[in-house]
Amino acid sequence: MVQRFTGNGNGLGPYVERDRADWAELAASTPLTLDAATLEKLRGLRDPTRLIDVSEVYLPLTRLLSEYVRHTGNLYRSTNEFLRLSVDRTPFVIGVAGSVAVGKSTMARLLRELLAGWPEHPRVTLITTDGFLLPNAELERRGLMHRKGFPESYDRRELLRFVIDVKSGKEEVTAPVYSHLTYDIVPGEQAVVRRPDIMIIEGLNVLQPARVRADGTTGLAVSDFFDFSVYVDADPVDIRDWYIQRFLSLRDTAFQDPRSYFVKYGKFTEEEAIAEAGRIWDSINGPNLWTNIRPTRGRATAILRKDSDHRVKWVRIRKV
Ligand SMILES: Nc1ncnc2c1ncn2[C@@H]1O[C@H](COP(=O)(O)OP(=O)(O)O)[C@@H](O)[C@H]1O
Ligand SMILES: CC(C)(COP(=O)(O)O)[C@@H](O)C(=O)NCCC(=O)O
Repeated sequence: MVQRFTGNGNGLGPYVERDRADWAELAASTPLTLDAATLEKLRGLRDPTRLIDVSEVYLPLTRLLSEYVRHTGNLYRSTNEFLRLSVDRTPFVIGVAGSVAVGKSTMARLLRELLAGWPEHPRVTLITTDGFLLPNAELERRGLMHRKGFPESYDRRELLRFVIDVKSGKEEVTAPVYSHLTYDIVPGEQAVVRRPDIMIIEGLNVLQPARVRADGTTGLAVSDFFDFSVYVDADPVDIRDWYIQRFLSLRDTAFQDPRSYFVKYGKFTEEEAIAEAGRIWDSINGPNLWTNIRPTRGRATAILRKDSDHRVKWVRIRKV
């Protein structure tokens, strides 16, 4: 088995890296509970994830996660007992981070499905951070319409409050809802979270560290409440290409809907659409990846690195 350690050459770094074949072996005897029709429903637009990818990449990840869930649950239980708190369970929180168009949603939905299929049938909730984007009217007021997805375009205080409320066992916690179609927060709509066993929280910036306040102190960040985190990684050149290809598919589908914020792109020729998607990438999503998202990669418990064909080619786990 090829085992490469990263951080330094002597095997003592904080990470262990496994190439795909070695990673797959870790769950070689685990049966796959997901079928092709379910996978089809969970896959994002143009995401080519296949059942073999689920077996070889996701099953070992969920096996590792089951160790984390079991041991973390025991730790919370004994901590609560020691503190004489009457909390019956603390939700296990998983963060899923990575660039726009890297395939986070497919990964998060697959994780939700596989974890919910465990024999003990945990209740798994998936929340995306786009619900915590400031509404367009507020972004416009703050001059941030061209910074959508940057840390400052979110209501970070509300997102933090939400995660703390869920984690501390509040009976019912609500989150706002975002629509990709209208490109804005949906007025009056809410996602309701009721004491799940596991919550997956997916978004560009979930691994951001806490901000330093004017007085030099730091507050808390949502990632302080993660029990496990995954960073979906790929070459930025490939991600840009995936973004453009997805934009072309959206031109033929979602952008044809008269309610779409991007309805004007529905009439673009292929050449115009490629140029426009490239422009959006180069002015918003690319700079956000370099400045804010990619620098958080090393904070993840697991990094899943995709090749240009979307297949995960190696996995890096923080072992200490
Ligand atoms: N303009 C859009 N209209 C409709 N759906 C979109 C649009 N942009 C992105 N999506 C969908 O929203 C989801 C999240 O996309 P994104 O934030 O780029 O993350 P990722 O590709 O990593 O899952 C994807 O399933 C994508 O297909
Ligand atoms: C909605 C998003 C900011 C992603 O939000 P997330 O759920 O990751 O917090 C992103 O998909 C987006 O729409 N970015 C704006 C630039 C663009 O239209 O591509």
